[in-house]
Amino acid sequence: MNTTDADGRIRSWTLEPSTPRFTPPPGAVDAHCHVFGPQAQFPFSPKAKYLPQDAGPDALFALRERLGFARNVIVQASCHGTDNAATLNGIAVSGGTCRGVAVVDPAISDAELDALHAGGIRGVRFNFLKRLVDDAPKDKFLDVAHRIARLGWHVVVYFEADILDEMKPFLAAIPVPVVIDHMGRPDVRQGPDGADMTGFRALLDSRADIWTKVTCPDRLDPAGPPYADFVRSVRPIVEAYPDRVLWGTDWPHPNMEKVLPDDGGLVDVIPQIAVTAELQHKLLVANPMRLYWPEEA
Ligand SMILES: O=C(O)/C=C(\CC(=O)C(=O)O)C(=O)O
Repeated sequence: MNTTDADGRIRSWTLEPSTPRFTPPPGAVDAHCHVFGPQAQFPFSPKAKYLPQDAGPDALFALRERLGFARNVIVQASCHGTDNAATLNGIAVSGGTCRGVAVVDPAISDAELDALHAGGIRGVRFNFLKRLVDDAPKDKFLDVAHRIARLGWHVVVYFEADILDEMKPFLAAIPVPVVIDHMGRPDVRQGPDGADMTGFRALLDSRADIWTKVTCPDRLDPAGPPYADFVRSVRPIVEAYPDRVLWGTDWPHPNMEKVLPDDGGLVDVIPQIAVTAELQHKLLVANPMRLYWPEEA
């Protein structure tokens, strides 16, 4: 399978996702996905750590249709740096069915933040993965977190389990709701009572407004489908914190080109981690609506 084109641009998503067996409830939100380009219109950042093929809004909406979702939250991916134009374009062409999370230069002005809000942005992302970003200045991020409070936004934080302890004072100081991407990337092979999951639960217990995305079995479970370790580790999180969990495809799965995830298969994990219709509705509809479309929730 060749996932690199003649220009060295990588495709990390399958062109043939299966149709899931699970039918999401009406109004379901894919609360973590990205758009890449199109590059001719929205060039990648000179600091990008990966160079993907185009994965624009049309492809995103076609996938959404196939998977049975109604809305998306587009999260600015590191390959676009702090220029949110591609994300804003995805939102703009969605007819109100997308909102977004931006990555901003800490020197951004209040007027620029207002423009992002008008464009459908409802949060900022702080990325701490060294393979994705050159630096993550906590003091400047905290300043941004204070400045977005007036807009009613939240902060999305992406880090891996090995730095959870050192992240705690920073996370505690954030004055707005906090969403942790992919549960802080635990080793799910340890199971629900292992050090990574119990450490993460302690973080969730530390304040009532820390949410998390119960996402990415493909990244977190090296055994692959049916992602049994992911399911047994994550189901207790959904059951213990049913009002603070979000779900997303993570399409177009940046950096996952070695084993392309099947998006339909990812959707079929949902009823295994959220086993009742009530939990599924909270995870896929009520929770993301509260965070991203509060005026409708
Ligand atoms: O899609 C994700 O959540 C994870 C990513 C990519 C990413 O976050 C980014 O490019 O900003 C990863 O682990 O490579």
